Amino acid sequence: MNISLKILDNLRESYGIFISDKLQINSGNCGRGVFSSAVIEQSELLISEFSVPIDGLLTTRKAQHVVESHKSARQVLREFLSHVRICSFEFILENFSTCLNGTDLLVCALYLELENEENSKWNTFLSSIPKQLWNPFMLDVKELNLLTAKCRLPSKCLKQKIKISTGFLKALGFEINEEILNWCFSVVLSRSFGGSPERCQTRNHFKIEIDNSANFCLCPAIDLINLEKDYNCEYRWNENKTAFQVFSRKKILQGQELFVNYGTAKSEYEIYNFYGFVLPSDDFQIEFELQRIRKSIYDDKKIDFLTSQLDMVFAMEKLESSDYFITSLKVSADLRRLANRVGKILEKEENKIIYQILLERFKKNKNLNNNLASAENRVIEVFLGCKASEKINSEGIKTKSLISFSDLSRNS
Ligand SMILES: C[S@@+](CC[C@H](N)C(=O)[O-])C[C@H]1O[C@@H](n2cnc3c(N)ncnc32)[C@H](O)[C@@H]1O
Repeated sequence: MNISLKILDNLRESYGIFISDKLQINSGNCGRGVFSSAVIEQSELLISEFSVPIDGLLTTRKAQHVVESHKSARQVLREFLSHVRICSFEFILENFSTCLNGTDLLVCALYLELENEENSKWNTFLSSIPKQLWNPFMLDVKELNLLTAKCRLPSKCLKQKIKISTGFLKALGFEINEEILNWCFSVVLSRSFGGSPERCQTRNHFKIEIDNSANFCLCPAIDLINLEKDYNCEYRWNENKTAFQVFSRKKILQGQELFVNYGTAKSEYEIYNFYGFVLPSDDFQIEFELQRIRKSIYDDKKIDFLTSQLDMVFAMEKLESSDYFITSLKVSADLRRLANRVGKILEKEENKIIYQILLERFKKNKNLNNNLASAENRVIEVFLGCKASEKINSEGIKTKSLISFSDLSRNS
């Protein structure tokens, strides 16, 4: 049996989840996702839990049981509950070993369940999750500082937040494997339903939430569906059946991927902070590209260089269209100066990214030029100091973005 079928089958079997036979797991543009293997009509019910509905959900309540079943956990928890209801972030950091909210409980429960390996009820679920997960909270401080405030601050908060689970598990006597704990935190951030761990900046978040609701939970199978703006499915919490269900919003053709919306109110920044990716759109692409750059290069010089590049890009945003020409010249001159200083350390791929970032900026400024091709030519001109048309004519459209620093320094 192929792996994808096995994952769904195991989930069905372990948690009594009903999953339509029309679904299968494949690799698509967003990594692994759920695809249709036959036509799905509008409003078809695709995933629902009929038999033991709530059994398949790892809720905060169940996470609490997992945590509390550990010897000494009760005492550690009780200690905190006896004297704190709401507390400041600083307090939590000082007393983190005893303060757990829904997110922390889930993180700790996952960590403990991983220790149990095959004996864990959640083993099938945990095995269905990719081994490698990435979220911005994993960036180190230097890297985080490369991000703009909107990205940086939530990530920094989340980075602090994980210290709470770390402290608690340490208090239980565990030696923490940071990689595994980061994985657990990533799972909760990117795969939990209904909660709002992202609001960790607010004080209210630290109200103890050891509740019995099922609306903040991890949900096997449904969490395999990727996000797209133009989503074709939606999930609903069925109060009567106390079950999560997935319905198609429109007809889905055979072979098409299923998409949901992870929360209509989520901003691009929240998506980035929680799920570790951005939808290819607008300004946010810049942050994303910066991450890609960061992943491929890593030394101070390069980061300084890129940071100053991005600063220039951001500065451009504030300029009026009349400044366009001057700005582009300035950027061009600065780029060349920087290129000379830094030398040829950057690879072509990174130049391409910088070029694309700038190009997006140029394109976005509609007042400047409604003709995108011409805006693009302008970027090439500014970058290469040569006639864009020559470049395009002789090398074709694809080579336009392959700018090398040898080009830049030659023209400086
Ligand atoms: C709830 S899981 C979805 C299933 C996941 N792709 C998997 O293999 O298990 C959320 C994660 O899927 C990925 N993802 C979902 N939608 C995406 C998209 N539109 N583009 C890129 N990655 C996406 C991100 O890594 C995100 O953190």
